[in-house]
Amino acid sequence: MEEYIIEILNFSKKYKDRIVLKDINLKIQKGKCYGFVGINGSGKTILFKAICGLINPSSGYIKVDGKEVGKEVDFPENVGMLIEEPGFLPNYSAFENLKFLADINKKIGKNEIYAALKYVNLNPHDNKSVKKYSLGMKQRLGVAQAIMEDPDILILDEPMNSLDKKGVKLIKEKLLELKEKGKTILLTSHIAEHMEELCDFIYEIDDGNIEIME
Ligand SMILES: Nc1ncnc2c1ncn2[C@@H]1O[C@H](COP(=O)(O)OP(=O)(O)OP(=O)(O)O)[C@@H](O)[C@H]1O
Repeated sequence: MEEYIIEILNFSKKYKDRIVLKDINLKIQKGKCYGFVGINGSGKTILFKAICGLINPSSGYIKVDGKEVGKEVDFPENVGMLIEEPGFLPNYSAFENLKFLADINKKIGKNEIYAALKYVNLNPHDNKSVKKYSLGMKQRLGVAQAIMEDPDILILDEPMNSLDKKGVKLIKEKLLELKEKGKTILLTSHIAEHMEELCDFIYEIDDGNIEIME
């Protein structure tokens, strides 16, 4: 029997009189990579935020690991996310930023943070403040923050944004490695080639509806 780690059931999201997502139904299998494409403003980020418990549905519901988000659990456990530009503290180093976030859940310590920074090719001992980081370095730091607690589900909105060729290659390799390890990955990208290389399934969001792309 297939195991669904995320279930989206009759999910709709409205803002005033604008329906962003209409009656979406989608079941996500464990250990697969799902890509979401759609024009700017089609609702990809809204869908990701709803899965992470950052916004409530107007109707319908989302279950992560069998638990309804917003009812049985506020923020699903075991989810690492990179949604929009992460708000790092500009005057602190990469390590200090991740330590600050890690102290919220208290799941990991110094060594796991060092390992996450190394994983995305950032120097864990770099004392430079994050405000001096390039866009690409900040993006890598965002990916490090998403993976540092070794979550089973990764929700990554444009993880390859602002990365140079080498950075894109690195993140792609890491995502494939994480998939090999059984992680479930949901991601968006405006670059079709990235999606084809990484994803088992690609869905298009258009006019509030979601459809699998052949
Ligand atoms: N808080 C909000 N209030 C009202 N409308 C919102 C709010 N948040 C998002 N929207 C609207 O919902 C729609 C979907 O936005 P969303 O950010 O999910 O798009 P997206 O597909 O991620 O776009 P992009 O490719 O540009 O990242 C947009 O029309 C946006 O204006």
